[in-house]
Amino acid sequence: MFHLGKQFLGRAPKLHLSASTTVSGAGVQSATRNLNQTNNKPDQKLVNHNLTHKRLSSSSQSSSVNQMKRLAGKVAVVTASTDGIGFAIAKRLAEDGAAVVISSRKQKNVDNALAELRKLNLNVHGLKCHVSEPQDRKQLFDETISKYGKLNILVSNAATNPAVGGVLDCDEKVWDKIFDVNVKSSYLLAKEALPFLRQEKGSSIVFVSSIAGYDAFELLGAYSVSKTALIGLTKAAAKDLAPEGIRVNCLAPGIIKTKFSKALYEDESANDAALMKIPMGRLGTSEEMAGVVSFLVSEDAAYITGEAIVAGGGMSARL
Ligand SMILES: NC(=O)c1ccc[n+]([C@@H]2O[C@H](COP(=O)([O-])OP(=O)(O)OC[C@H]3O[C@@H](n4cnc5c(N)ncnc54)[C@H](O)[C@@H]3O)[C@@H](O)[C@H]2O)c1
Repeated sequence: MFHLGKQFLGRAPKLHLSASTTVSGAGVQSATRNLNQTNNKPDQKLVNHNLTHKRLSSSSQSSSVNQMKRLAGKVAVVTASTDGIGFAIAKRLAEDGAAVVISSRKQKNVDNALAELRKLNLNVHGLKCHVSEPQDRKQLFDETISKYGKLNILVSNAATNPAVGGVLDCDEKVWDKIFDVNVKSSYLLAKEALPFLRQEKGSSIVFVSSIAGYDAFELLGAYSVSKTALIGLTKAAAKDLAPEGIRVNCLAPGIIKTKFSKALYEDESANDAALMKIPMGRLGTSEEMAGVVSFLVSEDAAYITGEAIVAGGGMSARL
């Protein structure tokens, strides 16, 4: 799991943090698939599932969900999406009408998340994907295309933080691991998704960065720098792809209540110290992050590309 470094906790004296961590990202090599080939034909029934579901069950869903469906007919891949922010993003995109492919390193977690999402009658598919594994990334996109016939949205949510410490204290192997998962996998995912995204109008990519990408957290030095790199990747790719109508944006969460940050809210003094840093006086929720991503990949954000949206309860106002 992903663990926050204790710099998140200000001066909280009693906090002990685990140093291992991981999050994901994915990509794929099978670039130029011909969607007109018989075996790759979109399963229109599946892609239209949410539209049909909307008509059949409008009375049983919340009014906000019924009003939205702004992603109906879209197909999305979200990495590291069986827990935390990634799971909330997958759920929200599916609630908003998309067919969503979820993934994680462990099949059991994928199965559990799929069961939870399907109970909500959401249109989801899932598979194991370690984002640093080329074969896993290939399988992720291959299955997406064979199941749904296309890809409109990529959300690269994967990241890892295997050690806490200052940036120049970072061991070379740890540095390589952080950059391999957080940055290189995101770059490869985008690169490998591109041939599919190019075939659809209004496609988009969202990288999940962090507010630490703007102002490095002392004890998450290398992790913070990797998140800065994602902001750079967002801007560079957005400029390259804008003429093709493909948008690239980035979410930069503040401190969000997930397993990653549980050291904060489980310890009262640490929690208090963290809250001191947040003008809104509370941690963010995964659902709030998901709402930003749903907006960014929707037509409502049609003129937004190359942006990093900070969702941090006002933390960036203090940078
Ligand atoms: N929680 C926060 O406060 C916070 C703040 C800023 C940014 N973020 C970013 O948000 C994203 C999600 O973090 P979270 O808080 O939900 O973490 P989390 O630890 O709750 O979730 C991590 C998920 O990633 C999966 N995963 C880990 N390594 C993987 C790999 N190599 N391949 C595939 N899947 C992998 C896990 O199975 C798990 O489902 C990350 O990019 C993180 O850097 C989180």
